[in-house]
Amino acid sequence: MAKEERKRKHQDAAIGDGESKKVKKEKKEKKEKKEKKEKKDKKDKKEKKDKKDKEEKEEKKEKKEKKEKKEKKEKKEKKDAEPESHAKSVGAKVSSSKKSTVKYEQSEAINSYSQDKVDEFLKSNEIAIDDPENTGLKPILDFSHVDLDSRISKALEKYPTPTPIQAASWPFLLSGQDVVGVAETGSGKTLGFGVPAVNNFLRLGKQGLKILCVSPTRELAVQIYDNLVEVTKSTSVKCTVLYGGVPKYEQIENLKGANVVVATPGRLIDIINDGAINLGTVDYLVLDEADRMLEKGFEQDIKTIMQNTAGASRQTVMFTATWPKEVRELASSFMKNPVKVNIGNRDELVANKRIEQIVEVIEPYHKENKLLSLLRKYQSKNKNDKILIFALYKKEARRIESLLQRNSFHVAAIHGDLSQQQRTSALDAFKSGRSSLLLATDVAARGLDIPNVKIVINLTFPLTVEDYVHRIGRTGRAGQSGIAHTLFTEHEKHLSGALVNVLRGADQPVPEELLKFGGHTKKKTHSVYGAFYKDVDTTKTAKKIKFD
Ligand SMILES: Nc1ncnc2c1ncn2[C@@H]1O[C@H](COP(=O)(O)OP(=O)(O)OP(=O)(O)O)[C@@H](O)[C@H]1O
Repeated sequence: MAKEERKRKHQDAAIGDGESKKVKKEKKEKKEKKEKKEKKDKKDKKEKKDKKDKEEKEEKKEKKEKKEKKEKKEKKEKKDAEPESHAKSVGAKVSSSKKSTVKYEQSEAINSYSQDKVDEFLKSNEIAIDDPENTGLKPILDFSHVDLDSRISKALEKYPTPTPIQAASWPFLLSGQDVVGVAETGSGKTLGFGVPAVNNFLRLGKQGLKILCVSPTRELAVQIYDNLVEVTKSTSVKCTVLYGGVPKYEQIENLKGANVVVATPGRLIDIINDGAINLGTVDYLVLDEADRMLEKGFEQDIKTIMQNTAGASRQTVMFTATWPKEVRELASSFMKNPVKVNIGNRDELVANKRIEQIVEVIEPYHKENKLLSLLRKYQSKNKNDKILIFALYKKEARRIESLLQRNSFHVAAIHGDLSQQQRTSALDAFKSGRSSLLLATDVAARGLDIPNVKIVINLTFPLTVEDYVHRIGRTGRAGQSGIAHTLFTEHEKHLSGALVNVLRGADQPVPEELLKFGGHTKKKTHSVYGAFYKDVDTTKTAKKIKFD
């Protein structure tokens, strides 16, 4: 039994030993497994972390790159939209980088003509081009030298060749650059700024209200509108006109779907204040008679209008026949690196040389009799010759109107005291020839293109010599000749020097009596310059306009 017991114990022990070895082994294995697992987990974790870090890094990098790309793109877009990034010369092919959409390619015909030919053309037409970006764009010598929309070309068929201001300014305007264009009265400036505006509108598939032309007087606004309607008549471009003195309602209705707006500043601002027009889409803004628009009477209005337009992406265009130094600084504050196209040395005040200028110095009290005798003289040559008489003040115009009527002259009159309807019908009567005499204040001095005005009589000298140049410019238009007969009195002697310069500049005789005033050259803009014909909409109520 004891032996049995021992054997069993031994066996038990043996089993026990065996078991503990197995357990130990198992434990060891377990431990190893655990350690292995931990190691693997750790490794996995590390790999995961590395991967995550890498991903995060890549994501960050990607984000950064994206951001940089976006910023770069935005910067480029902004730059492209800024008017100062003008066209750069690319050899024969010149295109503008100003707006990504604006491209002007100089035609093969232009590329092929030599610099000598260009110089000769510039010289013979007295064209000076100041091109601050050195784009090297050459003028066009023929309408076929620009790739105009065929519907616009059709509207130009009646003209043989571009006028010098059109020839020299179109390449710059078509390439999207800001332009100051200064050229004599009656030299086609309206189509000068109008054709490129409409052509780019069509070519670039623009939509909405894009073109705004601002003019100082109602009659001129209507005339510009008529010109643009003529140019766009075969297209779907819609033009409309806003001016004071007539009800607003219909004008506001006409704004629906308009692509081109021509406006006088007062009515335009009135309609802006009504919230009936949004100029934010306008990217081509013209100031016609730009020096007048920048004078004191309009300055604030123009600032408001500018602030309402598309800003940096706006192409700003200023055209005029006179460009006094006094307005140039203000002009440049609205423009970016403008190209200056100057026809006929217009850095100085120059009158149209085809106008014969006669200046008579007389006593103020002789003026009315002198006028009557001048009218008889000129009408005896040809009763139907159109004669435009300028007075300075509305009161004077009224007095002269009755003087002429008393003396059996059939005269139409246009001045600020008349209703718009009266003004319009007087102008129509003169244009159509129903009345061969028109008596006007300076409301008719600028821009009006009345066919066949043969004689301009200045009964009273205007407030500035610039206005004199514009007044006499109602004759001698589009290559024709004309006569300007001016009565000059001691009341205007402070302007004698400037007038002498204008006469000399146009190779006209200078009367001895004019020189006796001492050749003053004081050329100060009158503080109320233009106040006599600022179109004020009397129907509108005053509204406070806030500026930044
Ligand atoms: N290429 C052209 N060839 C001949 N005549 C033209 C040409 N372009 C325009 N005209 C005509 O010339 C006349 C004068 O043009 P417009 O009224 O535009 O002159 P302007 O230079 O604006 O004058 P202002 O300084 O007095 O405003 C218009 O009757 C117009 O039809």
